[in-house]
Amino acid sequence: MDHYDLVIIGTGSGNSLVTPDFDDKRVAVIESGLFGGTCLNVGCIPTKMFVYAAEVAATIRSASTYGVDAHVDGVRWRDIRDRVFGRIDPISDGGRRYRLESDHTDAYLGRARFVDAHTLEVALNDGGTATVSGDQIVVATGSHPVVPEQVALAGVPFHTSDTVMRIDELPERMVIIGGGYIATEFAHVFSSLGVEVTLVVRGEHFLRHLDGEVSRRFTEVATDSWDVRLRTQVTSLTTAGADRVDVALTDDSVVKDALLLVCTGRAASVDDLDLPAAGVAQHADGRIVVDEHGRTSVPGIWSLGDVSSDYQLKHVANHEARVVAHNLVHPDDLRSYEEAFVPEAVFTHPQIAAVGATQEELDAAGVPYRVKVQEYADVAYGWAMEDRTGFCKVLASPEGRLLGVHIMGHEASIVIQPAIQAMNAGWTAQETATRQMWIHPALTEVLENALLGV
Ligand SMILES: Cc1cc2nc3c(=O)[nH]c(=O)nc-3n(C[C@H](O)[C@H](O)[C@H](O)COP(=O)(O)OP(=O)(O)OC[C@H]3O[C@@H](n4cnc5c(N)ncnc54)[C@H](O)[C@@H]3O)c2cc1C
Ligand SMILES: NC(=O)c1ccc[n+]([C@@H]2O[C@H](COP(=O)([O-])OP(=O)(O)OC[C@H]3O[C@@H](n4cnc5c(N)ncnc54)[C@H](O)[C@@H]3O)[C@@H](O)[C@H]2O)c1
Repeated sequence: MDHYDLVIIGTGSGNSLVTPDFDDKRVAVIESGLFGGTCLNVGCIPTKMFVYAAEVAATIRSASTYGVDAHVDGVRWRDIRDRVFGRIDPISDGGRRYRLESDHTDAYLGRARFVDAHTLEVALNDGGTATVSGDQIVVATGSHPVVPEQVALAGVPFHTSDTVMRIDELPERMVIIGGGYIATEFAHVFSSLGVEVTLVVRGEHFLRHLDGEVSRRFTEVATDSWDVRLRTQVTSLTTAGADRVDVALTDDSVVKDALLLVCTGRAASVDDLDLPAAGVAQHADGRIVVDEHGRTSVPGIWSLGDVSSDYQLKHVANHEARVVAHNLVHPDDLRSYEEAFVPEAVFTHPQIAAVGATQEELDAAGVPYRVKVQEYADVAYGWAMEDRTGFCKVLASPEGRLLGVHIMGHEASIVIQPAIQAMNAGWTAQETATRQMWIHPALTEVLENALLGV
């Protein structure tokens, strides 16, 4: 058995824990899947590379609005795919090689399982077994797609976000189950690239965790753009070809010969870890319980990212990794997860970004507020773009303290950033609007005007 100062399970955000503080210590990283984790290999990075290609196609399709005649001559899917993974795969390979060849770090390629609070058994991908122990262990095993039993047991071919980006040919039709982040991002990607997309959403609206006005107004746009079936579920699935399925729905329709993409949420990757063997406490949904410093219920075992966080977002996992990296070597000066204002963005069409409370959350908590909604169309750049759907909503306390900002529209993920900064700095809406100049006539004026309005 090899003993280490630090053992890290999972090379997503966990990989960044190997800071110079560990240069003279022994570190083991254990990884069962693609080196670099979800974000790099099957999450944020490839999806946004596909989103960018989709936006290029969508921009060309709408060009005539502005007097520029252009059309999409064709979509070379394999070239799009190979550009994405031709850039990503070498980074993942390089990361794995670096850890394998590094002097003070050992890499174990296999699946880790706790034997006790300091010992792990690794079922190596090459068939062997290794046992390692650590003074400190960090569990950063992330999350994985949840597939409803109805699909898993049907015996039909289906995809999740783990596989759909590597398909060989674009299908003519795609059925996407789910109405959350991944469903709406892939609907944008594949429809922009010419696939007929049907979205099967069991609820009334898309993205129901967002502010109600965003969720409602996005659902209206989505319903105009895609074949959207709200309040609908799958009744049966029948194999129609090598990678094709006939999907029967509760509205009595059947979508024939479609590629099936399941986007029904993600669950903490804990199943193989045998956390009870180490005594690590878990929430009812499987996530590992941690305190604000990233400590689990067992001294010496830490956790961060999707496997333990309240959020499944990379910028949160990165933040938590920075905190844990510090805490591992400064036991008398612990830092905390600071997650009061966690921003998020959905890279669908139109883009969506949010930070802070929704109007519904304020209502439910009985918190008094003022609200201002500013349309993109009513600021210069939105007007130039002939934007008809975008808006920015600011919620503030009666004294002007910023409580929540919600944006739907072009580059919402960028437009929102001054509000995130202001909320962290404790600036009021008035201070945020007037303490700085806002570039005219940039799109950020939509936020400036909403702040002045509120
Ligand atoms: C399609 C998609 C798009 C996304 N887009 C965005 C986005 O735009 N912005 C954003 O903020 N977030 C996005 N996310 C979420 C983001 O990817 C995750 O929040 C983030 O990657 C979580 O990082 P992590 O370090 O917690 O886990 P991961 O990166 O998942 O790393 C965990 C690693 O642990 C390994 N592992 C698991 N179990 C074991 C075991 N028993 N033994 C050994 N190794 C194990 C896994 O193979 C994996 O490599 C997206 C997610 C998906 C799926
Ligand atoms: N841009 C980003 O930051 C980004 C992008 C993609 C993913 N993510 C992260 O990944 C997480 C997972 O994404 P996701 O889209 O899979 O989850 P999600 O929670 O956003 O959406 C899941 C959807 O599936 C539906 N659903 C769940 N079970 C179902 C069932 N049995 N039948 C039919 N519908 C069902 C839900 O009602 C919901 O509409 C997100 O919560 C997010 O944190 C982030």
